[in-house]
Amino acid sequence: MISSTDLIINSNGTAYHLAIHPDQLPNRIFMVGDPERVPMVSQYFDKITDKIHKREFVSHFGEKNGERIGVISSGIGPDNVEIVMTELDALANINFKTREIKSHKRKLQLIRIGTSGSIQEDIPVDSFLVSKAAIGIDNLSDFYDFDENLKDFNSDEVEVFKQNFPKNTSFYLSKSSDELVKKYKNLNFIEGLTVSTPGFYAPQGREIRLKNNKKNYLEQIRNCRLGQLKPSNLEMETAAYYAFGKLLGHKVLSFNAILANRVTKEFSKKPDFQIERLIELVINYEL
Ligand SMILES: O=P(O)(O)O[C@H]1O[C@H](CO)[C@@H](O)[C@H]1O
Ligand SMILES: O=c1cc[nH]c(=O)[nH]1
Repeated sequence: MISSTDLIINSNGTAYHLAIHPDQLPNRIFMVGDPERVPMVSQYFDKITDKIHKREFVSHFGEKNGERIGVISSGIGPDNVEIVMTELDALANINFKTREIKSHKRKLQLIRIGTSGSIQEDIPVDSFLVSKAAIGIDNLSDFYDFDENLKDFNSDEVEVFKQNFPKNTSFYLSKSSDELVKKYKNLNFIEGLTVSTPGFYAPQGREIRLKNNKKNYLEQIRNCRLGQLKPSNLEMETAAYYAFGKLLGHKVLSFNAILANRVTKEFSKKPDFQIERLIELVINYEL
């Protein structure tokens, strides 16, 4: 039995941060960072049945084409993904009354619709990219056994690849769901190796007043290769989503609207329109 301080359940039977009740959870959920993006997704539902809001976690559940689906905002960063993935999995796979793990596990389908910056000249602003795999340089791997995820990669290649990342930075690799990559193949998005960072400024090679203490950081990352894949874009959640998805048995795929190109130093002139387009393409795809 899982203790009441390990798995905190609110007095109305909902998960501590997400405030979702186990009975409300659909199998297919779109994940966004920005809470204001939630209604931009749920406007495409045929019917919205539940709206929940606690902190940065806004959830809308409903139906589209006869299927129960949902959209949840995570807020920014891998620490939030840790909370979201753990609570979603608990809602799916723990009996909230007995606090026991269920013997039959549910497999959720989680699809991130996010924004990102490209680190390759040939991945232009206003393009769309699907993350085939992701590199996490946040410190979640210091606490979870993400090494399991490395089994998806060639270990010799990983060792060489890792040398390109700053020495004292945490590092893990994780992969998208092959099944979901195949399913969304006809969108024909650029396929990439996403780098998920624990911050937006220095961890993404930006300098405002404070200087990055790692020299040639972006250049080094941009120029290395993992097999056929080259690091393509920077954002802040994908690696954690994929790592937890793999360990907890959920299928995850991350889509990115590329709003910045860090080589040409361009930023999209229509960022809101681009994320709206991406939402429409993804949600209307085969649903
Ligand atoms: O647009 P979202 O999904 O929030 O994603 C990206 O944008 C945020 C930073 O501006 C980070 O969360 C990053 O991952
Ligand atoms: O450069 C960018 C743009 C959007 N989101 C990010 O995390 N980075």
